[in-house]
Amino acid sequence: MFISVPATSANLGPGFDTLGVALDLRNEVSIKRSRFFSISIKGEGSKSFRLKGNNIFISIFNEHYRNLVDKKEKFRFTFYNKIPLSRGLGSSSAVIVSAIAAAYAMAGIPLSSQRLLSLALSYEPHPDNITPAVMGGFNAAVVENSRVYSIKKEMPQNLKAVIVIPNRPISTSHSRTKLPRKLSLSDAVFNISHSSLLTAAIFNEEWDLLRIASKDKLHQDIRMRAMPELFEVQKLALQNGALMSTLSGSGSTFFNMVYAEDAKPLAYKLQNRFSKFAIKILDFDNQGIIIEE
Ligand SMILES: Nc1ncnc2c1ncn2[C@@H]1O[C@H](COP(=O)(O)OP(=O)(O)O)[C@@H](O)[C@H]1O
Ligand SMILES: N[C@@H](CCOP(=O)(O)O)C(=O)O
Repeated sequence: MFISVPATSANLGPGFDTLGVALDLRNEVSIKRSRFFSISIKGEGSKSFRLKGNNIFISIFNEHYRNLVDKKEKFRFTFYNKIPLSRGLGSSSAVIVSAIAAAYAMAGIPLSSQRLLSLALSYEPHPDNITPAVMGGFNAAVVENSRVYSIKKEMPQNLKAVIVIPNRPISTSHSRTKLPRKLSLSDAVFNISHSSLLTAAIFNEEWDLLRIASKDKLHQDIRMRAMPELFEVQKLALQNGALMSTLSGSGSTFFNMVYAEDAKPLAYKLQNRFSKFAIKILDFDNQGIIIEE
């Protein structure tokens, strides 16, 4: 059995815990029944002893598989990871949704996307990464009574993401503890209005509105202050063709949306200026999770 899940960029500025988009950068895992348990990790995380010894994919998979199938079995897991860990590209969501989906697929029990999202919420209570990871495309998502309500918009081919990946990991859960517990009414209105306009602009394909619509007053600046070069990344990107330039999830990656023809010139400028950061040009992903049994 084989599962592949895309990276995701969450928040997109003002849509904290709500908006997210899938990127064509995938983690893949192959699972086979075997006489012995074994785990092999290639790509991101392959040098981490922690990922071999205490892997959240394995623990989530086992938890679900043992609930579904009443017999002890052993598996050979082979991971091909392309999503960098703790960089704001939804690596944890990719692991969570793929582990749950894999357990159901190996047990031969059908699982709807809706149910997969509900199960994933118990590990990651915000829907902005898990929804595009499962559905692909851009998603606006809300959680109510442990259920995700979402609408997807397929991203067009003429847009690309130029992502800037610093060498520094940021733990999402730690980063969330630094955010303010209270907002002023004017900041709340600012984020509601910008996030609404951003969603409408994406659905209507009015890309020139994104620069204004992607502003945020809730989390982004506070997080960027921990790594002030990110302000320069954003400024350079917006001066060189980015339609929007936002912190990806909790960072440290920066996400820039561009017209396809602007992607290479922008990537070149960013790489010249920030030689220590990895720059990637990615397509948007519209497929979401892929399961081959
Ligand atoms: N491919 C992977 N295999 C196993 N665990 C992973 C993998 N990718 C991420 N994780 C787990 O998720 C954690 C990172 O989650 P998080 O801080 O939310 O960052 P991100 O922004 O990448 O989602 C890692 O420390 C690790 O425990
Ligand atoms: N809304 C969350 C998104 C976290 O995304 P990640 O890719 O950094 O895990 C937040 O901003 O905390």
